[in-house]
Amino acid sequence: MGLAAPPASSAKFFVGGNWKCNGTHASVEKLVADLNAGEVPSDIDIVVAPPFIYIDWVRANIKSAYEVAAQNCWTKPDGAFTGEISAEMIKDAMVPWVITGHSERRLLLGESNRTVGLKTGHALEVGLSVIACIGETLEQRNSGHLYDTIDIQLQALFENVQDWGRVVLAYEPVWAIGTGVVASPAQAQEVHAYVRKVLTDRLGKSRAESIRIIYGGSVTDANCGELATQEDIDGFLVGGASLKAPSFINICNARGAAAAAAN
Ligand SMILES: O=C(CO)COP(=O)(O)O
Repeated sequence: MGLAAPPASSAKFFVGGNWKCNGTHASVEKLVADLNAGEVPSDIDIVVAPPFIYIDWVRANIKSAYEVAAQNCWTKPDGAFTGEISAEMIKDAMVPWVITGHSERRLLLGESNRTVGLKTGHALEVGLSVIACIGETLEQRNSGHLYDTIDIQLQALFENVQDWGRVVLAYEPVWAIGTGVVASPAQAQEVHAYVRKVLTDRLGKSRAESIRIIYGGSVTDANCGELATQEDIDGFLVGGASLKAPSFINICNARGAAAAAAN
């Protein structure tokens, strides 16, 4: 019995691998070699985000099926900001993508919605494409604040983003990140549909339909198939499973595999 047929979404499927603060020279070389040896679809976008220190090496050595992202950037071009990396530097390093607003930066490093909005707007102005992350904590969800949390996070983006054509929105419920507790396909779809509606109300239907809304939080090659068939899930942002090339490659093939299983 096959899975339900994937929706005819106009948006190109997108899979991101967020390596977070993991790796050594040796493990990064092995991961890149294994990714390079794998077969991934050519009709989707695949982006890996190594730690800054390895980013230049990865960009130079990974095959062209994979693009590269930074995991963070600063709000200003340069100056006395010890430890920060600017969007200009990321562009100068020929890295086309950056992740903004990851919950680990929001919660562990105190990044506010305003800061995330400013970073996102600045990175876009510099010419980067952005994977902007949103998502609620378990406490916010359980206390009835899921949708106002999402609204506030999106509002900070609306205030700073002029060109949504280079934004991928990642819905990452905090309770699902690194916990092994993946959102059910219905739970994820419900929030993605809500985000799509907010985008439609603000930007119009055709623009809203072209923006990828991807899901992140304990995605594995075992659970990605059904998630990939949900109408408003346009891809994934993968943490732990992106460090294992076979799993990540399977996730990159999720939508195609689901389509094949449905036929
Ligand atoms: O935070 C994530 C991706 O940005 C998700 O992490 P995990 O896949 O390890 O839960």
